[in-house]
Parts: sequence; structure tokens; C-alpha cells
Amino acid sequence: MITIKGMQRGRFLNPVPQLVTGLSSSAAASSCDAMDTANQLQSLHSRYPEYTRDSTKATEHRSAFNKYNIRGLSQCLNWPKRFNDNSHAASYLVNHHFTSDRNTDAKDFSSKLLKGIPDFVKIVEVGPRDGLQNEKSIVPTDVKVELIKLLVSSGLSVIEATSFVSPKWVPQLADAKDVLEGIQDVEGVSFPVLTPNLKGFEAAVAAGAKEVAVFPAASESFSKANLNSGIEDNLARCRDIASASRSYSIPVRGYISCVVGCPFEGHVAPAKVAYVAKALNEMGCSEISLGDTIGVGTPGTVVPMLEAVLDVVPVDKLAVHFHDTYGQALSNTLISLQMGISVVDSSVSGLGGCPYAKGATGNVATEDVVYMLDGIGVKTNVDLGKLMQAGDFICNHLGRASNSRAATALSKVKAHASKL
Ligand SMILES: CC(C)(COP(=O)([O-])OP(=O)([O-])OC[C@H]1O[C@@H](n2cnc3c(N)ncnc32)[C@H](O)[C@@H]1OP(=O)([O-])[O-])[C@@H](O)C(=O)NCCC(=O)NCCSC(=O)C[C@@](C)(O)CC(=O)[O-]
Repeated sequence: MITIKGMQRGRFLNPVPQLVTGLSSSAAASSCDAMDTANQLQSLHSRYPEYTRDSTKATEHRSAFNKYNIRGLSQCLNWPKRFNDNSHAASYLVNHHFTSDRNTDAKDFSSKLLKGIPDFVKIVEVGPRDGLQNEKSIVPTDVKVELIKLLVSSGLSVIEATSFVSPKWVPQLADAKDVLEGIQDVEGVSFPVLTPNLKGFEAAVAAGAKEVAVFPAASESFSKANLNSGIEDNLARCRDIASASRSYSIPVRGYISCVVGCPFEGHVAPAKVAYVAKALNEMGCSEISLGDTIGVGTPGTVVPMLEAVLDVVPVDKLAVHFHDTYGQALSNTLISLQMGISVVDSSVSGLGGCPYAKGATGNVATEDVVYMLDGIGVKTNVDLGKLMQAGDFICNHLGRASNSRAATALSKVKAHASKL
């Protein structure tokens, strides 16, 4: 057996079927594997251009790969059953990674673990608000508007557009009114906005908002840091907003921050989250999104929190909102889906963080969520390729790389495939 630089045989054999079929046992692992695979394909191509370029040599490719024990491309792409040359493989890689329903086989999963997962998951894209509220530089309004329009074109049906909060507290979103004006001609998509008090609510309605969100916390200290008021005072403000919104027939979404951990108080007891969730439900919130604001949760803390909340709020009213500070967001998302939740908040390219939760990173990347849901056969109606274009657009503007593992890996695969 020969050793190919940068490629361990065992690693090459396993990840590729996951990449190609999407039947990954762990989406986090497969995002990572996809990146490895892209590197490995690159390395393979540079070492053996004669076997990865000539589209007429499928049989020779196979025998060469077998001879050298390089079984990656030939075996993992099911050559020659599915493909007879590399250009087919290239187009497969590109096309099959950019559709949201490519993995029809996944519906046949017999695993008990996947049976409870809903057939359709609604993704609430929070990038333009949660993503951009923590940026050091202020993103121009026209860039925000363009981002939102690109996100709309990917098929997302709910995009949180901005916040009507104090510009002294969050200067990054001081152009809330102008952002709503810039998207007023976009139809068929909900654009909820954050409103911390009646002043914000009234400004939002005047600017044309059709859906708003209130955002109390489950931790007293975080509530004071984020909203300059304790939990009870804040819930009273939320009630005022909920009551005002009824006269306009405007749905109110309720967020709860710090559902498993607080940057000041540490662990947050599930009972505290259930208390706030019950209050939001009773005041008439249409949906309640449970936020791991600082991204410290694991399934070990998320499950008891969800169990407590599910005792007081029906599952179809719940959403989850995970930040990815500790790389747990996809695992937490998956376990929430297994518990029947069908609404997931996420942020394109994993942008974001909360200005009042230092060190917390962005939300789980929308691209990673869509990739995982595609992989387990769950519909989202989101086109991953178009979503990645929105991610590229904002990352180019911000001058930084995407935080999405799937987008990073797929960009490499696409770049490589275009050379085949
Ligand atoms: C709640 C306040 C306003 C209280 O802030 P305050 O300073 O206590 O407010 P105030 O009532 O004393 O008023 C002070 C000034 O703010 C003005 N003001 C008052 N309200 C508004 C308003 N709505 N819009 C515009 N201006 C407003 C008000 O008019 C006054 O202006 P001045 O007389 O000094 O010129 C402030 O603390 C605030 O804006 N906080 C928002 C913080 C925030 O947006 N944090 C990030 C979002 S939360 C989050 O990211 C978590 C989440 C939801 O994503 C879930 C998760 O990730 O887990």
C-alpha cells in the first residue's frame, strides 16, 4: 500500500459515503468530514491528475485506485453503478449538495431515534438581527436590505429583520425603520422585529412591522444587563406589548434568553425557564423561542429544560435558538427535534452574538441546520446553494470567513468539482 500525503486510508474510506449520501450519523461530524474530504479530493487530484481528470477512464480509475488501495472515489461514489466518469461525479457533488430534498433514502430510516422528528421544520432566520447586532462596524442599511432579499430568495419564510431597541444600547440596529422600508415590497415572507417596550412596539408598527418579538430572560441578572429591568418588570412590559398587538392583530413571538446558562449566574434552573415560558404563553405569544444565549448548553442541560417547558407549553408553540459557542448547537438542535420541536432559529454563516453576553458566539449556522435536515430527510423548503450565496455576500462585506462548517466544506467541494 502506498501512503498518500495528507490522506490516511481509514479516514478516506469512511467520511466520503457520508458526504455523498448525506446519511451521516452526526451532522457535526459530517460537516468536519466534508471538509476533510474536500482536502483529500484536492490532494488526490494533485497527486493523480491522470486518474481524476480524464472523463473517459472510469475503469482505469477504479483499477488504479484499487491497485493503490485508494478506494475513495471509486468505492465511495458507488462507481460505476451511479457514475461513469468524473464529470458525473463532479456534477453529483455540486447538484446533490445544493438541494434541500436530495436524500429521499433518509425517509426509510428505521432508527427509533429519528422517528419522532417532524417531517417539516420551519427555520427562523435571525442573521439580519441577532447576527448583525453585535458587529463592531455598523453595516450599511442597503447591505442589510440586500442580505434579507438574498435570504428570501433561498426560500426562507421567516426572517427576523431588525430591532426597535434603544440606539444607545444597540447602535448597530439604529436604522430599523429604514431596513423595514427597504423590504416593504417583499411579499410572502414574515419579517418579525424585536420590541423591548411599548415605545419600540409603536415605532415598529409605524414602520410597517407585521410581527414583533418580546425578549425576557430566565435569569434576573441577564435581564437587568440586557433590558435594564428585572424579570417581573420585563414581563409586565411584554404584557403591555401583547395587549397592544391584539388591537393590530399582530402576532407576538416571545424569546426567553439564558435558558440553560447565564453569563452572570451560571446554571439556570429549568423551573425558571418554565415560569417565563408559561407567562409568555398566557399573555398570548404565538411562538416561544428558547434561547441558549451564551451557547453553553449540551443535550444534558437542554433536555431537562425542554421537559420542564413542555409541561406548561404545547410543543407546537415552541422554537429553539442555540448559539454555538461550545460547538453544541447542532446536537442541541437535533435532540430538540427528537423531542418534537419543529421550529429552529439560526443565523446565516453563523453570524452573531449578544452585545450583553460577552464571549458568546453566533447562532448555529443556517447552512449547517439545512445540511443536517437534508441529511435526515426533513423538509425545510430552503435551497442550500442560494442560502450560501447570501452567506458569501455578507461574509464578503464583513471581510471574514463563514462560521458555517457545511458552507465552508461545500465551497471547497464546489471549487474542486469545477476543475474536474
Ligand atoms: C429596553 C431598553 C430600551 C431600556 O433602556 P432604558 O435606558 O432603561 O430606557 P428608558 O426607558 O430609561 O429610556 C432611555 C432612553 O432610551 C430611549 N428608548 C427607550 N426605549 C426605546 C426604544 N424601544 N427605541 C428607541 N429608543 C428607546 C428613551 O426614549 C430614552 O431616550 P432619551 O430620552 O435618553 O433620549 C434598553 O435596555 C434596550 O434597548 N435594550 C435592548 C438590548 C438588546 O437589544 N439586546 C440584544 C437583543 S436580546 C438577544 O439578543 C437575545 C435573544 C433574543 O437573541 C435570545 C438569545 O440569543 O438567546
